[in-house]
Amino acid sequence: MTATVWIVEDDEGIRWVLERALAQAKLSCRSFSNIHDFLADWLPNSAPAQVVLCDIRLPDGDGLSLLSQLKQQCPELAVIMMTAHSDLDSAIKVYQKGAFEYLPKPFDIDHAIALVQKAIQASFSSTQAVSVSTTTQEHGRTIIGEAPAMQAVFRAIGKLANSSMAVLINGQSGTGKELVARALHQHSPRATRPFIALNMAAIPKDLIESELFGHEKGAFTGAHQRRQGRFEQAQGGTLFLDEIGDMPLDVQTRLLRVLAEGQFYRVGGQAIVQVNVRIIAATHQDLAVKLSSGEFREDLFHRLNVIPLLMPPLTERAQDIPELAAHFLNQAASELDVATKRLHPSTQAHLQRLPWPGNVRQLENLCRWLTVMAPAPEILISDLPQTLHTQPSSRQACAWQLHLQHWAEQEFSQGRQALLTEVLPEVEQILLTCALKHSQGHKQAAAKLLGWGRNTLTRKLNGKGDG
Ligand SMILES: Nc1ncnc2c1ncn2[C@@H]1O[C@H](COP(=O)(O)OP(=O)(O)OP(=O)(O)O)[C@@H](O)[C@H]1O
Repeated sequence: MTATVWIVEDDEGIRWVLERALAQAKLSCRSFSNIHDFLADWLPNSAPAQVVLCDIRLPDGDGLSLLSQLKQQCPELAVIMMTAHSDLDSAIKVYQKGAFEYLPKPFDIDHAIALVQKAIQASFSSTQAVSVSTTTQEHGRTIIGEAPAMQAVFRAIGKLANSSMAVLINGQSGTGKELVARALHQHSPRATRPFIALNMAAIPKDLIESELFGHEKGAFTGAHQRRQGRFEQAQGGTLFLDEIGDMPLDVQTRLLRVLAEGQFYRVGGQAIVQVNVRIIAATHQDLAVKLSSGEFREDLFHRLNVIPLLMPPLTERAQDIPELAAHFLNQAASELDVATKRLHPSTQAHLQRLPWPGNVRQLENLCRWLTVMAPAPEILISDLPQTLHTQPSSRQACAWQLHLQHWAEQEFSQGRQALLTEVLPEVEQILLTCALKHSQGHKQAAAKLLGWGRNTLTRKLNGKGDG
């Protein structure tokens, strides 16, 4: 059983890297730089490959249209879409058009090959789900996230589109849990039905039950009339239960029963209310701890945790900070009807190194504040609130690390390999030259500046490396 992989990618470097890695993995492959050449060879043959790796932006057309065409002709074909500009919409479209997977660039080549192998298996056994949908849905609010950790979230939303499975979102406060819950709803078959959000931590414990299930007139003191609960309001749609870890045990028991039976009584009520509601729950707590201490029911946990989603803290996606900030500055400016301000590059770099305990919400609030308070269209570090002026750690905000990071990302996206092998000796050489200059050629002093022994320095000077 030999598998063939075809590649459509206009970037020669990426083609080259993929070809070599596929050959190493003993897979035969052919590659094309545009749709025209690909189709010229594809069409006369019947399904000449099991897997196609396809770029989204190609010089002579759109990879997504090619994806639709291929899936129509050959539903069991596994197509992996690659893209450098990965937003939630493209992730959703890619899956809706029936792609096997979505591979954001720059990608890890081993990961890409592992994915191809998975695709081959799926293609041979033809077990993959083929869902070709042409419906376009409301997109709602933008979710920004180029960082790999966010791409994983987009992939999950894309895969879950068209499903109504329960999802449990874990993440610190302000990481975007509710935003993601809304996106899951908007991309589900329930999109035209209500999305109702309820935060357990925000309601007094003794009112949670009636808030969820409603109550009849006179059910308790103060219940002057019948009231619909959130479950009924969410009928046919999605109920987002935020801070689920704060739900009291007796309500958990009741919730579990409602989820199992699809029906309940209002507080103080006699009539059965039938409901069909998808639950998306969220928490910033580690529910495993609550399970072992008996504060959270294990059976409910498993019922809610069908699909777990983890929202990364903002510090784990610092590369997204400039785009997020630009988005929030834009939003604040249009809300206030003033001109949009922008961050000076040094301010961007500074923000990328702050700790952000309040995550994206804290950044959003900062951008509102800056829109009002910063004196000029370009925001400098000195314009930030005093508490954000200094770095929390002893490490300084070093532009060179960010430059290095961007440079490495670029090199990788162009298919460069074994980067460290080349870069480390260069770094040593640069520092060595600086140290010698600073010590006016005094080797002992230069070695001290670098934290090396004198012998090491001499060896390096003689170009002998570590050997
Ligand atoms: N990736 C993102 N792109 C754009 N806006 C975002 C993103 N993540 C979060 N936001 C915005 O940040 C704010 C906080 O997000 P959200 O309320 O979804 O966080 P949360 O995790 O539910 O917070 P909490 O746990 O405190 O309720 C919202 O205004 C949301 O629109």
